[in-house]
Amino acid sequence: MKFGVVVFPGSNCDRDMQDALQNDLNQEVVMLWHKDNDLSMFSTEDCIVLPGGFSYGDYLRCGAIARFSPVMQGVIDFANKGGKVLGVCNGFQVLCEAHLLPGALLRNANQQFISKNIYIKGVGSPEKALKIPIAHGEGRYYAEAAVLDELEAKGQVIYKYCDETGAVTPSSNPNGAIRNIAGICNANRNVFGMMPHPERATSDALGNIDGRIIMNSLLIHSKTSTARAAAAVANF
Ligand SMILES: NC(=O)CC[C@H](N)C(=O)O
Repeated sequence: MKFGVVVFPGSNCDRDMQDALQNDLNQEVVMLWHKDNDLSMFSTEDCIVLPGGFSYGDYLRCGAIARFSPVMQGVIDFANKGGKVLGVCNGFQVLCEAHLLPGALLRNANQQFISKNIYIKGVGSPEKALKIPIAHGEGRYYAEAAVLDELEAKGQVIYKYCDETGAVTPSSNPNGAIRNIAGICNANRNVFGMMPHPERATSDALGNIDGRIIMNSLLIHSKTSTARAAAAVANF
């Protein structure tokens, strides 16, 4: 499995993602510029990553301009063929703007940029609450009730904000995301987006390795088509 990490003008988590994948998870990584629209070097077993950042200065709405970068047509085609796509934070925003994932990321309920550690829990997973950093101004996931009901019924809500004990409560919701949603996947389970940053929590040097559980689940899912790992993330 090979990873392609897209760099948009204004990305700032692309190298963190590369470092986590290459050095902490021992994976092959190819860096892609947003003007690269040829993704033919990737098979559907590979994964394209849209990293966090402030693409195009967050003008208009976060991710709204990046969605029109030349690489995105390739990413959409790749996803439609069943290729795996991961979007973290700004990457999640781009995936929603590109309609590869349903819903939208709205301005945080408190109208402020929030940068801190929070806890998330894999929905239906026996794993402990994971401590993961967030750093965003527009992270409040929103979708209409009918869309949310379908996401929940089909197991597409992958992570919810919770407290340290794993309890999903209004007070453990950092940005006002509807139903505490922190990460979702598409109906085909090959496109996954989340607001928290697992790539900032994959090394002892960073003081937190909970992100490894999430990143590792991407690899486990790429190797076992049937097994659903404890830290189940989509169909990776
Ligand atoms: N860390 C990020 O990717 C931030 C995303 C976006 N710029 C926001 O503030 O919401």
